[in-house]
Amino acid sequence: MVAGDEDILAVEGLSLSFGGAVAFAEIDLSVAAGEIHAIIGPNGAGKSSLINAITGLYAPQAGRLRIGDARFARVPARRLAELGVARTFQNLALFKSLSVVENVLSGLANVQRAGLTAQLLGLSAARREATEHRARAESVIDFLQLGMFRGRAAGSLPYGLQKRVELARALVANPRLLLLDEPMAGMSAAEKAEMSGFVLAAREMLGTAIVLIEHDIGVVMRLSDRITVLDHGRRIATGTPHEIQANPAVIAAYLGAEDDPENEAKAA
Ligand SMILES: Nc1ncnc2c1ncn2[C@@H]1O[C@H](COP(=O)(O)OP(=O)(O)OP(=O)(O)O)[C@@H](O)[C@H]1O
Repeated sequence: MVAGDEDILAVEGLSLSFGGAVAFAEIDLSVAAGEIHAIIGPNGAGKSSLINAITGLYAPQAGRLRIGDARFARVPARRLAELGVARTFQNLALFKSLSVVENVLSGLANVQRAGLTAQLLGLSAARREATEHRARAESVIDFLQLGMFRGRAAGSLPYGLQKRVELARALVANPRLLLLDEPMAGMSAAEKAEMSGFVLAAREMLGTAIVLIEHDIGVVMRLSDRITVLDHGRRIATGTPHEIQANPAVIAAYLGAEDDPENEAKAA
């Protein structure tokens, strides 16, 4: 697979092992600006590890990544905001006792210049920045229809809404690349439909490219422009939903996972 210059993300020959155990090996992946690109595969295929490597949490042993124009062997996690990258986590990672607004504002923590600005330019600049951030947080909260919960402690909200607060926190910095690790896990069909609508709206309105890990194949087929399939740490296919659905290697990988009742349910 050849990555184009217009791609926002290009992963080339990326490999990661933990001790002797391969998490993923020789992965090529490209994501175009504004594309929704799903990564699917049975449990343990290496999906989360790949996202963790793209966001600098894990250090791959081989291969390269490009985010925009910047090339890395290991992505510096503290530069993610500057690179225009945001993510959500497989397990909720909100500040449960903080309000929805405060959680969303925390998504701007790494783009905050107030500490330095306050020293260099005086407190009024810091105040202006805080006001601007507040306005951005409120606008994302409205966009994701969280307005009536803005003052509520995040931990007191139903699970589906907490996942939406996580999405709001990731979107507030207006990323050009957003990585979503199972944003709809544990949701009802109605909640998944609602969340799918918000993911599509984020792409339409903000032009954000999205890498989506999701086990619900129906959701993946509806949302994705392209899908990459991993199995046992290897990329076995990349293509449109239509191509992936008909790919014999993909069908075999999912049938091979049938012994695991969880995978069987997820692949259905
Ligand atoms: N921090 C870690 N330390 C050791 N092994 C790890 C670590 N993270 C992942 N692995 C291993 O790497 C492999 C890939 O795991 P990973 O979580 O990336 O798969 P996945 O496709 O996201 O699975 P799932 O769908 O269950 O979330 C597994 O064998 C897993 O045990």
